[in-house]
Amino acid sequence: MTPIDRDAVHPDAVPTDASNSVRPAVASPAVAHPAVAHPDAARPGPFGSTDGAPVIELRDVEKTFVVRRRVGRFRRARTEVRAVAGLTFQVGHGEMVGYIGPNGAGKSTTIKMLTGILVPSGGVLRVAGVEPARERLRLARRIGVVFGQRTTLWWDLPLRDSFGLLRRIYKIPDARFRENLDRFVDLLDLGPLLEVPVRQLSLGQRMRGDIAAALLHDPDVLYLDEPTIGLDIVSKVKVREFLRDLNRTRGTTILLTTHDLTDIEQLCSRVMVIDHGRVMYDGSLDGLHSIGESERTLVVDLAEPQPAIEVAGATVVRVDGPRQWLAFPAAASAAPLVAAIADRYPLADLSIQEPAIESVIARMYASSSV
Ligand SMILES: Nc1ncnc2c1ncn2[C@@H]1O[C@H](COP(=O)(O)OP(=O)(O)OP(=O)(O)O)[C@@H](O)[C@H]1O
Repeated sequence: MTPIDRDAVHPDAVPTDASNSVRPAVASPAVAHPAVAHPDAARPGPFGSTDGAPVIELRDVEKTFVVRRRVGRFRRARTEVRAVAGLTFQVGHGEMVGYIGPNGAGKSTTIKMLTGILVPSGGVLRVAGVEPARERLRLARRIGVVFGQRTTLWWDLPLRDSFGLLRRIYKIPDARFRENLDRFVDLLDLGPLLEVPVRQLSLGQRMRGDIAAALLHDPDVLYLDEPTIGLDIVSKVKVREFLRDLNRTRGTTILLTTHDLTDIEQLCSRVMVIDHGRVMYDGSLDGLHSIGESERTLVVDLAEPQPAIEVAGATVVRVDGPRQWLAFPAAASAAPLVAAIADRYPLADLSIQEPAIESVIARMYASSSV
């Protein structure tokens, strides 16, 4: 998914209405920051709306881009791309929702509308009681955004200075800033990195810095765009643990776009599949797996080569020396399977491979029940 940044505006894009439908991002960092006082004192409630009201609300939201392409030497053809085609959904206070779909499905366009960078061509969209495109700066105080593939930190500054700049931009009260910083430094292991310029950080270190930066001003809603892409296992685990803790302790609402189904499995009780700019599925990950009858794979390393493992609920699909691959229904729990195998075979190691999101969605389409 393409991050929101200076390049967010497609070079071919022409606004579909005359009123500046593409709002350019402000200077670095890429996400708009408010130039007004930190709102803690003035906030009516955690989400500025009555209890039980959705934090994110879309009704029949559309986004159409007009693209002009060169045809031959002199002619230009005008085509319309309907990136989002009538999206309707709500996200409640404190939910963690996975927002997935194939390339070009409209995920990035949705997030850009939710941050106010793009103006919808039609429909109603509200985040934390605010209409994003109309009140982008007001909204910026209520949301945090993290992009896996692009940093919103200042490239040449040490992490500590980036955080300090954000404190000034958001006018975060000193005590709150220190409290948040201490907590994030501790939970995300940022201590040794604070004096290091962002450009010298590894991807995993930079991602942890970006997550802390997005949360210093206590946003109610966090958008995460591929937060674990390219990270090693240890960093992935740390990031997921942190997000779980954030959601549990602060009730932060999280909308997560990812191609890693393990992110969804470990973080989100709800998943939305979007394709052709529409919601194709909205429910649990297990429900999605069972519609498409998708499979996970248990990779078992035995202490020594053995004939194919025989166990109820799984089928060996490949054997290579002491390693065996067993397919089992993705909606089933792996625990009894692992226990049954461990009981009868000498195990050296095992891991679980999730199906690719694309294959889950393909199976969903193939199923006649959708
Ligand atoms: N600025 C733009 N101008 C013209 N077309 C655009 C623009 N931005 C996106 N599109 C088109 O809108 C459709 C949805 O794109 P979008 O980036 O929202 O998809 P996505 O689900 O985020 O995909 P990916 O995971 O590949 O980033 C695609 O057909 C894309 O080419």
